[in-house]
Amino acid sequence: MTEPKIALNDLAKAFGDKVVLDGVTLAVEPGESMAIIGGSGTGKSVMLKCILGLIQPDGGTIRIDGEDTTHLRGRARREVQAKFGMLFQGGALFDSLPIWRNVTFGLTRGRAMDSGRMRRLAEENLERVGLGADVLDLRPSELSGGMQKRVSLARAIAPRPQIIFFDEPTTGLDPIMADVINDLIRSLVEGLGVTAVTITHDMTSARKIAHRVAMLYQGRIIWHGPCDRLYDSRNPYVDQFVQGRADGPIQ
Ligand SMILES: Nc1ncnc2c1ncn2[C@@H]1O[C@H](COP(=O)(O)OP(=O)(O)OP(=O)(O)O)[C@@H](O)[C@H]1O
Repeated sequence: MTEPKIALNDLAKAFGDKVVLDGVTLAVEPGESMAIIGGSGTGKSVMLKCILGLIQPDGGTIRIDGEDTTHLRGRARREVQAKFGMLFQGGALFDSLPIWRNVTFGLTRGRAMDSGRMRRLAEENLERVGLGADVLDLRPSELSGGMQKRVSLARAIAPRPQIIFFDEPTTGLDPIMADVINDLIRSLVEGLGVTAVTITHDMTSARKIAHRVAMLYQGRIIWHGPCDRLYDSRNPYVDQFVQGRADGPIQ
């Protein structure tokens, strides 16, 4: 049996007396695309930050490729982080930098690198997300929201991470642009063979991007299954959430 790419076991995190994660157990297989759904404030971002090593959990373990990374620090932490790519909500592009420098930001990490080579790398990665060389020297503010999202995607894939995290990738986009981004994410994940974890409130996006969906509720994964079961989960919490109903067990 292959090792899961990401394995969370009984992960716990509280802030003061507010319990956010209360025993999260979840495995994401290599090459799998997993969507995490759940209401606002249920701890999706906290879970992601624990995996990224930005928040220390109070209990439980996180394994990446079988390695226990829960309490890594320093160089060992940075080595694990090098496996990760991230598409932030809102893109998080630097408006003071031209697009090509934004795309290669994760590769240079502020170091001086051969700019001709970096521009070529930026161009290659922009091409993967359907943008041409004409945007290389523009600033992010000169692009539409959908194009900025593509640039952020190009930046996330440029270092060829093994695992990519997408935080609300379609928020703020119109439905057509959201669909374009969903298709792009799906084809990038499949084309590059990466493992993907997407946090989303958008059920259309979850079904399009993911192979499997997991729902977080009251600090635990209360359901996970293939995305074609999302509307046929027989779980009253999942049902209420995906139908967006006010009445039901979630109050
Ligand atoms: N650093 C922190 N200190 C204190 N409380 C925190 C901290 N980070 C998160 N929380 C709390 O943990 C809870 C879960 O937050 P989190 O951001 O993970 O929710 P979420 O499921 O991602 O929500 P949303 O869908 O709205 O983004 C919230 O009540 C939040 O206030």
